Amino acid sequence: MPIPTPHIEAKKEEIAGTVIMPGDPLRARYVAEHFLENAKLVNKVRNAYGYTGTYRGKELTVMASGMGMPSMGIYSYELFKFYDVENIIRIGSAGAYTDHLAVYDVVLVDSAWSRSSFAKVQNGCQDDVMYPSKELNAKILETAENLQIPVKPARVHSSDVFYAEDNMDDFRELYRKHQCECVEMESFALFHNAKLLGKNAACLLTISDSFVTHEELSSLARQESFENMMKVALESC
Ligand SMILES: O=P(O)(O)O[C@H]1O[C@H](CO)[C@@H](O)[C@H]1O
Ligand SMILES: O=c1cc[nH]c(=O)[nH]1
Repeated sequence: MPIPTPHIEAKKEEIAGTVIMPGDPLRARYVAEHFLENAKLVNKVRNAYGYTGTYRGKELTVMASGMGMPSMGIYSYELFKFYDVENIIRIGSAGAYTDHLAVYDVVLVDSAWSRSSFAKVQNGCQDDVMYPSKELNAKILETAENLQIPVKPARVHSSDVFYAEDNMDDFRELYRKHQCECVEMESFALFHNAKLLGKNAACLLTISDSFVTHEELSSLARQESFENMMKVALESC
């Protein structure tokens, strides 16, 4: 596939070897504007903003994945396969399935369970659990400890559906049967693509709402107020 790809217009040398990847394009812009030096907009196709700059002297890209596994599947595949990206760290929001997790808690995904057909359709893989890079997770945990930012390792439910009917899966069942402590919509596809292509992926999440307590953050807070997670991701690089 020649560069640019159908979804990324950046030149190859404009994408760094490590990409920080929120779902939300405006969260990508926030990270670039608040944390990167000399950030340059390198992708705006479909408004999936991507910026490359430096953080403490190291070149980094922050780019949006969009929402859901089809979208994450496209961006992570193109970045790994055609842009030679080695590491992707997703920084997302998640809904808590247990009262062990409260709004603003930061979770490090240690496994992603899903009913998604993504891996089956992509290469016939029947697994329903995907794993992040052990090395990246160890680095992230060490960094969080140094920064004294609490990070909770947990299994996540990667869901294809944000709005499910009440008679469908109950979140307590998903916790009890599959040990999923929170829900988001991309990690399973990201980890699958990383495994497929021999690359590294990890995922940090900030709890934005709770199925247990019904607390929830505004869209602006989901865009901008996840600074602990952002710092851990950036410092880990
Ligand atoms: O905040 P982001 O990274 O988009 O992650 C979560 O938020 C979106 C749903 O609101 C889904 O993409 C889900 O995974
Ligand atoms: O996918 C998501 C993300 C945040 N909160 C949810 O309930 N689901």
